[in-house]
Amino acid sequence: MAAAAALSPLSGALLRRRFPLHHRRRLLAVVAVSPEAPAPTPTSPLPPPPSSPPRKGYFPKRNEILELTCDGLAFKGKGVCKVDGSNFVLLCDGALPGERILARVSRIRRGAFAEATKLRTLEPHHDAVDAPCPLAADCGGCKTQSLTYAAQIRHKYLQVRELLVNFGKFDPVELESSEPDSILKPIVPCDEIFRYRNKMEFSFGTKRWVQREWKEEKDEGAVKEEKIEGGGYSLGLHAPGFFDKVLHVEKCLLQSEPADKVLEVVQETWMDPALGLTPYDVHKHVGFLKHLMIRTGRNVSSGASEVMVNFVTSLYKPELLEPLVKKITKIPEVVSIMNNVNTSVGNTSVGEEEYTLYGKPTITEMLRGLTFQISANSFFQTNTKQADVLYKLIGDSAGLKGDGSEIILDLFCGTGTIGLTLARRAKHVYGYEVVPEAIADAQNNAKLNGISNATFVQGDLNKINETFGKEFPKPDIIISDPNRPGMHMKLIKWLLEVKAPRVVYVSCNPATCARDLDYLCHGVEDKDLKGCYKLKTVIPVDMFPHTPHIECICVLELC
Ligand SMILES: C[S@@+](CC[C@H](N)C(=O)[O-])C[C@H]1O[C@@H](n2cnc3c(N)ncnc32)[C@H](O)[C@@H]1O
Repeated sequence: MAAAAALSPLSGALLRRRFPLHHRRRLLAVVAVSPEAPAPTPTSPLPPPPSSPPRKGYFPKRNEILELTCDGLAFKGKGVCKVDGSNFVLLCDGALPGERILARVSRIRRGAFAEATKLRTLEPHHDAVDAPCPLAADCGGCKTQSLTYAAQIRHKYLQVRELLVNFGKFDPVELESSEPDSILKPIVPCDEIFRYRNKMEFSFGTKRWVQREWKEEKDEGAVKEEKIEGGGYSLGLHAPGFFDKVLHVEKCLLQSEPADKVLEVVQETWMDPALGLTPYDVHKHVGFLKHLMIRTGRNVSSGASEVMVNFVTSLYKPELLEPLVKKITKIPEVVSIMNNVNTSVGNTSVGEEEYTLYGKPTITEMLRGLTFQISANSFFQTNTKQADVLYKLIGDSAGLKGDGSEIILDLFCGTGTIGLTLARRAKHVYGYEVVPEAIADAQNNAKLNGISNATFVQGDLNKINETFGKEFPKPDIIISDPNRPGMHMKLIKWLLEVKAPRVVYVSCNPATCARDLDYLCHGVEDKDLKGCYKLKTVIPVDMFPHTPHIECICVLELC
């Protein structure tokens, strides 16, 4: 069961609550898939195996050094690895499909599977490439940068297929029958695989986490961790699994070039002792600088990039930020510098108070011909260009007649972007979302674009009761775009009762997506609910190259 936790973004008790037993068992089966063709025969001699080859029924010991072959990727991007001659699964961060690695067993998970730490590559995958970012091997942000992009998206597609079969209980033959009848469509890749993110959030840290260095102890044939923690302040991304250690980042190939310029200027300046700037210490709860958020939007008249810089600090002391502000404003693309003051001991970037230090408090961006205003804390799709592709596909999947006669229900609407892009072809759009600020943004966005046939309502879709659905007409099309935990059983039950002719389920988590599709199509036996939908299409869309994330657009039609 624990292997299921590794595959899904949920873990432990949460996973047990969200996934019934039969689904957790199936998830284990997905972890064990082996979709990767074997790597070609090695051309260079390999070091001698650290121990004799394991037999069938083999069970690893903690700290054992093993040669492993990575078969595929689990949902969070961990490599699914096995030792030769055994089916025992070891999940290993940084292992790429097809790669042979030397690894040390770090954790045995209730006897079901183990976790291993990659020590080094013995034989790279035939799809391996040199990662352009020198930090790729250590930064949790880009786990698959050293795999060709073609291989990355092939693995994402395979993962969606395995989850739909093993977890959603869909027939693999039907899923992949020949075009145009196949349910599972080819994955839509990104045109731009670098500089695609419009928002990055860096953290200030008191502990600098340095790249791992490994020392080979030739006598023992073993490899030892030399050091993982360095001294000095840092500004960068959290080391995978650590909230208090920050990998120092000078440049990030995922953000825009102007955003990289901002990062460079801040890095050059903030550690100057004369400025008296200190990073916030998450253990002692002292220090000033918490996060640096950089967002890139577009001026809707000129099309030029516009950048917002947001300093999240523990106190309001603008005079301390002044030298940084002076330097950053020399970058022509910077049109906004904000200061969110977060006095809580928590590590979030949303402040209780927000101040404009320079320029305007919002930037703008365009999606599907509409203008959106983005403030420091508003949610906006992070890959603008691919969001345009995603929304076009969602629009096509909605299958609107275009005569303005249909009612659209946009569940988990965020700032209203999906509903608003469809509103001109619909009679009315009703959006539901739990975050009040997002609802306010959605209402502003409707006004900004002159859309009057959209109503946005704040509400928790996990807590709906029998009154839900009384305040709007029966929907013709339901768009549901939940976050990673997927839909609550109350909402599934409501969807099965209201029986909208078409549901477009947009998901960023193929595991919970496959579970919810199973419920909607095949019913929920222990709740005595009958499924009433047929799965028509699933389109995987890659929004985040080099990461394990994958978005899916699924179309369901009433049987
Ligand atoms: C994946 S985002 C989708 C946002 C939007 N559809 C878009 O494309 O920008 C999921 C949204 O669901 C909202 N959400 C999460 N849990 C919710 C709940 N229980 N009830 C209502 N909305 C919720 C989140 O705040 C977030 O805005």
